[in-house]
Amino acid sequence: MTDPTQSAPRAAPRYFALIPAAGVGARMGAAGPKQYLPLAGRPMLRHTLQAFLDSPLVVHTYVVVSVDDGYIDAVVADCGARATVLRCGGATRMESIRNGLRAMQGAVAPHDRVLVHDAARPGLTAALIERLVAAAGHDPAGGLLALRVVDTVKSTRAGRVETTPRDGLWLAQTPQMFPAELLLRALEAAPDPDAITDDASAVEMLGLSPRLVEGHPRNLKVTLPADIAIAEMYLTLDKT
Ligand SMILES: Nc1ccn([C@@H]2O[C@H](COP(=O)(O)OP(=O)(O)OP(=O)(O)O)[C@@H](O)[C@H]2O)c(=O)n1
Ligand SMILES: C[C@](O)(CO)[C@H](O)COP(=O)(O)O
Repeated sequence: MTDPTQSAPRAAPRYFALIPAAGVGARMGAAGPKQYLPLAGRPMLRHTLQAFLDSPLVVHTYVVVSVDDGYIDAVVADCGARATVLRCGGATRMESIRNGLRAMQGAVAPHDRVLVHDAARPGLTAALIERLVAAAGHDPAGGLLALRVVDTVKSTRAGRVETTPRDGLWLAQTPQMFPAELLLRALEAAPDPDAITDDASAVEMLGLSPRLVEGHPRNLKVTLPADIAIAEMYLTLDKT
């Protein structure tokens, strides 16, 4: 006789990727959206996608693009059945992510994990994905790749230059990984979701502390023109 007080063991979570790729790249100042700029012979977003295609842990990848995106079809043409394009990008990164999560709800169970990763971080690797999943894949508060601050930190907010103690400071990267139900609930509960700059902020507002997992400088966010050469260096080194 089974003990009715014991709930049935929950199936192990599956891991899905959600890549917000509906930005315009204003700070890059390129002719088109930065996520399609060529890096080491391929569009930036194709490199980002490849990290998830290379990871045996990730069952499917969803890419959120703007409704009128004219580039994505060529980028995913050789990705096979493991990538799905969602033409539901919004006016902000958070809106794009919320729209994507809603579109994924039929395919993703509440306890499955969603790894949200910027299209603009093409240096991600399957090994870094596996590092994050190994460290935080079962953590109910989720986790994210991040880098410890090693430089001295200055602040000019008060109209004067002040030094901020760097002990305990990290620079958040992505993927940021959470149970699907928690992430959507956190984003929908955030008082001003379009004012927050990463998904972990919304989860922290619920009183949870996502686990910080050591990332890598190669996983930089390509934001300014000077970032292109750095990203391209890492991607070119991968070919050697
Ligand atoms: N409305 C938006 C804005 C951003 N993003 C995505 O969020 C990621 C990180 O955002 P960011 O680096 O700021 O990209 P952009 O918003 O394109 O850059 P900028 O702020 O310079 O315009 C990028 O992959 C971008 O495509 C998105 O999906 N939808
Ligand atoms: C999510 C993020 O990459 C973590 O560092 C960052 O907050 C994105 O900022 P952006 O201004 O939307 O690029």
